[in-house]
Amino acid sequence: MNTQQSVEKPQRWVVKIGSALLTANGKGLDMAAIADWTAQMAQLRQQGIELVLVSSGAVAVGMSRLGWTERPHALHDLQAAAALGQMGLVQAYESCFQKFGLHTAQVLLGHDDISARDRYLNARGTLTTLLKLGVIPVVNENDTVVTDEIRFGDNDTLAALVANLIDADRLVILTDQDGLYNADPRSNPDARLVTEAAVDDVSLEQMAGGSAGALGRGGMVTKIRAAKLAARSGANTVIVGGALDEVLLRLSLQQSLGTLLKAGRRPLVARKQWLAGMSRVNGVVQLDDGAVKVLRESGRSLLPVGVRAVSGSFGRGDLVSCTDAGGHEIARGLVNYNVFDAQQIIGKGSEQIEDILGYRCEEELIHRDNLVLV
Ligand SMILES: Nc1ncnc2c1ncn2[C@@H]1O[C@H](COP(=O)(O)OP(=O)(O)O)[C@@H](O)[C@H]1O
Ligand SMILES: N[C@@H](CCC(=O)OP(=O)(O)O)C(=O)O
Repeated sequence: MNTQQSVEKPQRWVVKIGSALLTANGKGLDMAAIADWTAQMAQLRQQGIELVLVSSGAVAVGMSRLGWTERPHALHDLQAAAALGQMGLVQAYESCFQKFGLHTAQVLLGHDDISARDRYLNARGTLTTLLKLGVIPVVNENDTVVTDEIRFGDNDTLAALVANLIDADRLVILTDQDGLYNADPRSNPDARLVTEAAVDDVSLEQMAGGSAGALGRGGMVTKIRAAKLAARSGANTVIVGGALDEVLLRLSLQQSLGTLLKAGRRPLVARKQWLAGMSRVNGVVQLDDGAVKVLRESGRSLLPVGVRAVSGSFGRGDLVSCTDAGGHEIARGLVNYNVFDAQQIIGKGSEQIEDILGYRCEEELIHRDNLVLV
């Protein structure tokens, strides 16, 4: 049986393309390969799959534009190369996607943008809005101001965090090998491809040699760790050869390609568990009876109109406890407004938020995707 057929058909994918693959091992951008992937991604969009592309390669493109043949060691040199190379990357994607009538949007992020709760909500809001608009977000690390990935040459982690951020069903990591082998195939010609494994299988990291190529440098270890991170919000990961013929299209047809690392939990359940455990409770939001009923029975978002009181010292994006009038906890969730703003809008219709605060982030106090019933 084709084991990948058992995986539910994904609706939202993060596709990550590594430096080695993108730059044909350092010889400038491989435009033929980029044209091929973008053509496939355009078809996936037509099938209704929402896509976020996480693309490495800024340093490699910058090095090539500067005529540097060796990856520099000084961080500022790497950062300068990345800033320069990022222009080449986005130019390439924009021109290729344009042929299919698709717009791209550049999103530069750091890990902190995803772990800081307020920025998490902002990044999530921007990316999901871009997806609704039919745009392809092209994400890379913001190498000018952060150096998590550039130092380790590992955009795999960033791709996994993006998968968490947008509740992706699937993280596809395109790389220069056909997938994960039971030993590094560069030094072990007899190594066998692992076609499928549970993401928490402890033997996986032992298979992945630590070192990797000269351009991207994270290797397979970072890909396996990324798969574990992605699994927190229920995403399955496929590590697969980007050079395989029609690789993305065949994956969308549920063909077994590369290495499938299964998350083991359904996305919604996993995501809610992850949210509930992600930080401490910073405040309390007391609901009226109507809001309690709506949350419990129809799983809708919490609007300010259904809130009687708020307390604590929470900021936008913090975790708050939602209680009934008697103080019993009903739910927990990430709140869209800080305590001062929340105090002013509770009991009011969402259409009044802008008049009261002078701005409006979201119409909900807590969006249902960020709410867990307890
Ligand atoms: N068990 C393994 N299976 C496959 N590749 C491995 C394994 N262990 C180490 N590697 C190395 O990891 C490299 C891919 O990682 P990396 O160079 O960081 O690529 P990318 O730029 O695509 O992120 C492969 O070229 C391979 O040499
Ligand atoms: N953000 C940087 C470095 C990221 C990187 O090399 O990652 P990868 O090739 O995925 O292992 C870049 O775009 O060059």
